[in-house]
Amino acid sequence: MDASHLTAPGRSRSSQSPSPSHSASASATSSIHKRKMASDDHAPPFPSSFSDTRDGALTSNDDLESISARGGGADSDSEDDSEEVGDDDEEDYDASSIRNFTASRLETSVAMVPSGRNTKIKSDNSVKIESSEIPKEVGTGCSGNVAPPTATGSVSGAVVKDEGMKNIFTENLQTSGAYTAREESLKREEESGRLKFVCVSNDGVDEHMIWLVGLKNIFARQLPNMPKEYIVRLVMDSQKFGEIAFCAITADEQVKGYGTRLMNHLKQHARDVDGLTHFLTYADNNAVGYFVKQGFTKEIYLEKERWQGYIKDYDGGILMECKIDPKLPYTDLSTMIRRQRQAIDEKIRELSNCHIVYPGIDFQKKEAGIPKKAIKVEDIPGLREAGWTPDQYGHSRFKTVNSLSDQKSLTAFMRSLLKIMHDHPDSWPFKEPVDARDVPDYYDIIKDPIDLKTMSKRVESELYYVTFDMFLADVRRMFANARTYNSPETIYYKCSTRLESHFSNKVQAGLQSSIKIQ
Ligand SMILES: CC(=O)SCCNC(=O)CCNC(=O)[C@H](O)C(C)(C)COP(=O)(O)OP(=O)(O)OC[C@H]1O[C@@H](n2cnc3c(N)ncnc32)[C@H](O)[C@@H]1OP(=O)(O)O
Repeated sequence: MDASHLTAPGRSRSSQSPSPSHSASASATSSIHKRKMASDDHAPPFPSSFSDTRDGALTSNDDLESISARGGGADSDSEDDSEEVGDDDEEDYDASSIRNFTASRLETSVAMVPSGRNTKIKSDNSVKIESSEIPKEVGTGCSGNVAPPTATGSVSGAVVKDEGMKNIFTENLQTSGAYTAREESLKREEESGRLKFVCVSNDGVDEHMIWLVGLKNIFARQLPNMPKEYIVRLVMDSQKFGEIAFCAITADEQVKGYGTRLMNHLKQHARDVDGLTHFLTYADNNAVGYFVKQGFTKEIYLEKERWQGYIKDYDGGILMECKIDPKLPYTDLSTMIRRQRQAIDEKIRELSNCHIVYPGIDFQKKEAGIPKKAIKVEDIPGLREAGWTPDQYGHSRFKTVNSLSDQKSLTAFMRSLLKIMHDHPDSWPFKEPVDARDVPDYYDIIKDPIDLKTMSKRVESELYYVTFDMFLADVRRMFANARTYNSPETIYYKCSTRLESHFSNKVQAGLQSSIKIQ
């Protein structure tokens, strides 16, 4: 059995009573069936006269059922009437069983099954139990995965086995309350070695298998509404995956990282203590994002045979999977990440100076966005240090293919293009900036206005358009603005389309003939 297999029907899919909510503000829990716990003094955890000489582990349901059937009437119906403890005790048992369960899940994550007093187990490539004296053992269970302590000798429906114990017990009853008396006598049983709590998993050890079969019998008897196959699957589980049935952080502490921390602890524990390799969860639709950030995917890579039937379908969520990394230090990921960043940073520093931050440049502008003072590219702090060389000056694709490589030619080319536009009959809407008094909402809609006059100022300053691309960007924006503000049927829209087409032709021609415009 894989005890930290955090499974069992959860939320609305439970076929039994709903699981209890945890009082801890941050809790990732297995879903726990809240069940009535009854001591069953007629159902030993494993058959009293069971003898099985077959090799290997008992894992199939058939095997288990046949063992049950041969189990000396351990689960026989005729004994039903006397098996329940009184109602008064049930709630107390119930609550404690849940606490036991939770503690087991979170701390030990292994099942507890009884050690058989007076039961000798021989294991010589076969499984055999010889029971010289059949104890009336009390099978108690609270979950398909982890069983709380099972006692030998019983209180409140359990049977006192030997005289010594009887005396201790009755003595205590007189001097202490029933609860204390019970606890004390059981504690003494433990101390004397007659009562033992052990954690067992389906690890292939014959003895453990026998105990698990007994445990399964108790669950099947005491939880009649649970499908037997389901109990067998969970008790005998060795599927090495865990189902996260519930995961929640108290409302005012959410999105502060607790959910991630909780998940990391869970992963580490599941891997290192329980040997799990995967988690599955039916994530609520609104929590899918969280699970994605924890490494869960909607694609299920785990082989179907390993999980199908081991978790119950749940309509209100999406099945997600997380592969638990075999090496990651989940509870100390931050240190690992910090070290990795440091290593990468050091490597980058070896290769480049990009970590050096230079002071910015004073770039004040006057009218039309023209800079007050021309700044030489080579004077920009850090540029040369970053590997720039003067022959890389200007990145305009036009500069490299024609004679626009010096500012004078560039200015001449731009000036001639402006004149071409200015002289065109469709240029009238673009000659001056739009007057807000004529078009009150224009500047609400057009956030980056431009016009031929402003462009002319920029060209003549010889400080603004240091590349032809910058000039082109202004022209394109001028036409785009006209088509943004005006609808297609307007004269402004049509003017912009016609003038832009004329401009494009002239640019192409000008570039091809190397500034021989008109
Ligand atoms: C199987 C199930 O139980 S499904 C149901 C899951 N539980 C719930 O929906 C109950 C309500 N929600 C919660 O209890 C919590 O918000 C949890 C458990 C979902 C997450 O715990 P938190 O402590 O809030 O998560 P944490 O702060 O570690 O967040 C980790 C990341 O996930 C994100 N995240 C957290 N909750 C959600 C969400 N519901 N949807 C999308 N992203 C989320 C965070 O923004 C954060 O992103 P970041 O790393 O980019 O900053």
